[in-house]
Amino acid sequence: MEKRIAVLPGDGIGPEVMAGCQRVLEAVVDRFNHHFVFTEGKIGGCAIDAEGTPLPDATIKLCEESDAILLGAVGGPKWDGGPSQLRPEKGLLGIRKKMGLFANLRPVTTVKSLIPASPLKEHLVNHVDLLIVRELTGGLYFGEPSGRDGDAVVDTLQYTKAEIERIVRKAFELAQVRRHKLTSVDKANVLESSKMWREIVNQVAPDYPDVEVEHQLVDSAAMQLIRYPEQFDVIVTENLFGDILSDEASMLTGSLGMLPSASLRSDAVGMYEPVHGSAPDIAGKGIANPLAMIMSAAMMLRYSFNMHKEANAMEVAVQQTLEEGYHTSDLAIEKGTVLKTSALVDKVIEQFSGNDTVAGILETYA
Ligand SMILES: NC(=O)C1=CN([C@@H]2O[C@H](COP(=O)(O)OP(=O)(O)OC[C@H]3O[C@@H](n4cnc5c(N)ncnc54)[C@H](O)[C@@H]3O)[C@@H](O)[C@H]2O)C=CC1
Ligand SMILES: CC(C)CC(=O)C(=O)O
Ligand SMILES: [Mg+2]
Repeated sequence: MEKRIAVLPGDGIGPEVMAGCQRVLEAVVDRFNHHFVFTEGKIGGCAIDAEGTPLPDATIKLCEESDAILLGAVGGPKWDGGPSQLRPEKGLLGIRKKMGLFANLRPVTTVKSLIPASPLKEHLVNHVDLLIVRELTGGLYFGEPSGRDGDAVVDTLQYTKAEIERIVRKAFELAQVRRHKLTSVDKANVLESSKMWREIVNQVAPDYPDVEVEHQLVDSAAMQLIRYPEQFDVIVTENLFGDILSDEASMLTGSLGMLPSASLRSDAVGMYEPVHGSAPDIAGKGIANPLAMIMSAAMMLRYSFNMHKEANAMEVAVQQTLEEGYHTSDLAIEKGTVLKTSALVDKVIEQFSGNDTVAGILETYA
């Protein structure tokens, strides 16, 4: 099956993790006779340098003409302090908005061999498998007015009922195919936007009678994520809260380099991006963890292309690699082996021929 994939590596470690991800994807599609056409575009700081804008028209066109988008990360100190329209992050926010990608799915799943790598290991009584559903195209990051007037500064938090309802319904639907529990996170004791958010959750809940609903205030939810993360199945929340809570939740797995994401709308087109940023502190050293990017590509196979066996094979390959003790230096595995980015990617690709479980998935469905 032919698929057109827009590849936006971005800045910092973005190109490093993207290169590894593409190698794994090529290994997968070889086995299944798919035909993926990768076309590269610029976004973020590299686009500012080359084109004078963080989101060139050519990149928008490429994304609009593609079946799915892979994005690495944007930003870095080189572009800090510039005018707000010339910040790399504007390119990322811009493409999310332009493509209408309102639902950002951020799964947080612990791998057994990595639990000792988590700073929170003492609290991880059981395996954690939760999904943060973050609203991605509204809220504080997009509200107008936003800017400075002398010593005064303003940012605006704005949502419409329709924007809240569509993300809440998406989260209910996801809870229906998981463990049937939805935690809505807000700040309804203070914010008008959160009061409306909570009302809408309660209004639509009767349409999903098989889903148990609870509300948590965001400050307490941040604490509960560390105290007792196993209580969560699906968490739904607005843009800023979801951004912060997902970085926090990544530490349950041991590293920010472990969290993938899918940014979706109502059709099959999606953008797939790791939760982490451009990590300027390690960029260029060849040590970035590529697994969040690789698992984001697995989400692309699942959500945009309906290729569930292929996605399973990728995820199993990642898990087996970690179970065998191979990892990058952001993680720790007892008696494990620290590898650089490209060597870890090699180990993941080896799983496609060498590992019984992955080979089994491939044989069964090839
Ligand atoms: N989606 C995106 O493109 C995002 C971009 N950013 C941008 O990235 C730049 C750096 O932001 P930070 O706050 O430092 O966040 P960051 O996520 O880039 O890095 C935070 C920490 O996690 C580590 N880390 C992140 N990803 C890793 C990986 N794959 N492997 C190993 N270690 C990893 C970094 O080395 C750093 O110590 C900023 O310009 C920021 O605006 C930040 C978050 C998301
Ligand atoms: C530009 C930022 C909103 C990127 C980020 O931190 C994220 O989406 O997680
Ligand atoms: Mg973030």
